[in-house]
Amino acid sequence: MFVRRVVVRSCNFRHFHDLRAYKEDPRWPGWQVIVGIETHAQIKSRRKLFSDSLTSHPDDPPNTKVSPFDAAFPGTLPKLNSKCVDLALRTAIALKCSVASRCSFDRKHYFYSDLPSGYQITQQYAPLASNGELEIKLQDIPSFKVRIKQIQLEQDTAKSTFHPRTSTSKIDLNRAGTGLMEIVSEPDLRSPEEAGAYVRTLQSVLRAMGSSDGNMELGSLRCDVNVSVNKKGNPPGTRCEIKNLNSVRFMMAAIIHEIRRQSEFLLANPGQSVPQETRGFDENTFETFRLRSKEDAPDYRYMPDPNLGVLVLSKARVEGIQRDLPALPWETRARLLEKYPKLTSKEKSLDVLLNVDNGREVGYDGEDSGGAIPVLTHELLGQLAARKESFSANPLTSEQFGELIDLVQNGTITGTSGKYILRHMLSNPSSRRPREIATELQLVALSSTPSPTSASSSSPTSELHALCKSAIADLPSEVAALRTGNKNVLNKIVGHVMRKSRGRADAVAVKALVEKIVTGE
Ligand SMILES: Nc1ncnc2c1ncn2[C@@H]1O[C@H](COP(=O)(O)OP(=O)(O)OP(=O)(O)O)[C@@H](O)[C@H]1O
Ligand SMILES: [Mg+2]
Ligand SMILES: [Mg+2]
Repeated sequence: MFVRRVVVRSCNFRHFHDLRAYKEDPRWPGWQVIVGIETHAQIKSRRKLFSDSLTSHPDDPPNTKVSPFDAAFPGTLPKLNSKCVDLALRTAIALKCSVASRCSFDRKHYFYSDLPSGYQITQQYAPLASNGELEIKLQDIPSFKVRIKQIQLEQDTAKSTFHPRTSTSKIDLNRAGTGLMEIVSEPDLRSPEEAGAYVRTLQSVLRAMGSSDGNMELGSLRCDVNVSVNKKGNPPGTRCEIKNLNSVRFMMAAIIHEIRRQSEFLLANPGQSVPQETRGFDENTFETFRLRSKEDAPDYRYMPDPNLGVLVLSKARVEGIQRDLPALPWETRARLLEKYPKLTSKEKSLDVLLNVDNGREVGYDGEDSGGAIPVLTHELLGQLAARKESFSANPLTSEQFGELIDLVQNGTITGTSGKYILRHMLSNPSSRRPREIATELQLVALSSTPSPTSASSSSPTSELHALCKSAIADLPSEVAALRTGNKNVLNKIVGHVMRKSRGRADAVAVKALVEKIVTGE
């Protein structure tokens, strides 16, 4: 027999003054919009939430990352993976939540082919963390705060794919049992743009914490969006929930469609409220459609999972995680701005830098921005656009990109070579270091100042010297003109050296060296 409990999970609208002020939106004059988002983020752990099976990548062959527990074999028992808990705790602390000292797990029952056991383990009654806050500060939108209602741990489902030709579905259990964090916002968002900005900021926090890839295209971040509209001065309307949105663009389109649909319904049916529904989003028509109404909402027969005890989260554990918390995106941003003040006017470069490799700490230590960062970030965006590849799918790690910036910044390679190596790395994704690639492609810059290690005849310094000397020998009339004080010919000689060096020489250094050799001879 199942224990039934009635839970009230509505949001607290009694504190009307708590609600953020509305601003009239010319797209829907007279209407006020409320949005709250439930985000499901896959936890980036090596193993699943309750089994020792490895977690999978969407490219893995089906049913290769499955343990008997994930397939719900009778007699198998869940064992909580503490790494997943630690990553969720990091997220909770980053989102300023209060962490529960004790939390527990419940079974949510429904019957669907992607759920082998017939129930999902989630945290219905006592979630891991609650009452947080996320401040959204993006360039294109005024800053605002969103309260985080709670973060709960739960299992992901398997994946079912329908094949219309044979009218069959195939089930892949690789994803079954992967840890998810459900991050529930309070209804604090007021427009599709704010919803988009919230999800993008949340993504950057998850990535910086290393707790989730937050990749909507690959399905490691999915959103359910709750939307209601009301006439100015009236209480909030009834929400409809649009399930499983897998891109920020679709999410914003779904909200816009819902606002139009709900406001049209209210106009056509005075005195009535919008029927509470769960809806889907059609990616072809950009419209939402009804999945089920409140009346046919499933009864999930929630019950505490008898196989999992209470999870006690000690103060020491939480404090330890807080102490070692990775830098938050805005902290990294502030650090970079302090280190590279020139980037203050180049916010776009900074965004690119922060988001290469899923927003991990940028791994370089150059002393001066010297222009390399804007040049290479601009080049990266340009090359990805030319290749029709998305930024989030770019194969560079932050260490690789940081090292490339360093190499250009400290003159090991020229800016031209930097761009060339960038293109090479995009075409040949690997974990190789840019320095190694530069050496292999013979792109190490020709330096004009001898270093103690460059005494041999093959050193870049002597090579640059040799190139200048051979240009001088090849262009006797230009050299003669230069000797008589005609500086205009200098550019021709420099151009000659630059061509011979295949982009490895620095024009300013060549100019100085040629002049020195010619006038010093
Ligand atoms: N009037 C409203 N308009 C828009 N959003 C709302 C409104 N009231 C509540 N919400 C939002 O709806 C979401 C409710 O999510 P929650 O997980 O608490 O419950 P649920 O959707 O009923 O459960 P489930 O997890 O099974 O989908 C929250 O993000 C909340 O901010
Ligand atoms: Mg929910
Ligand atoms: Mg919901």
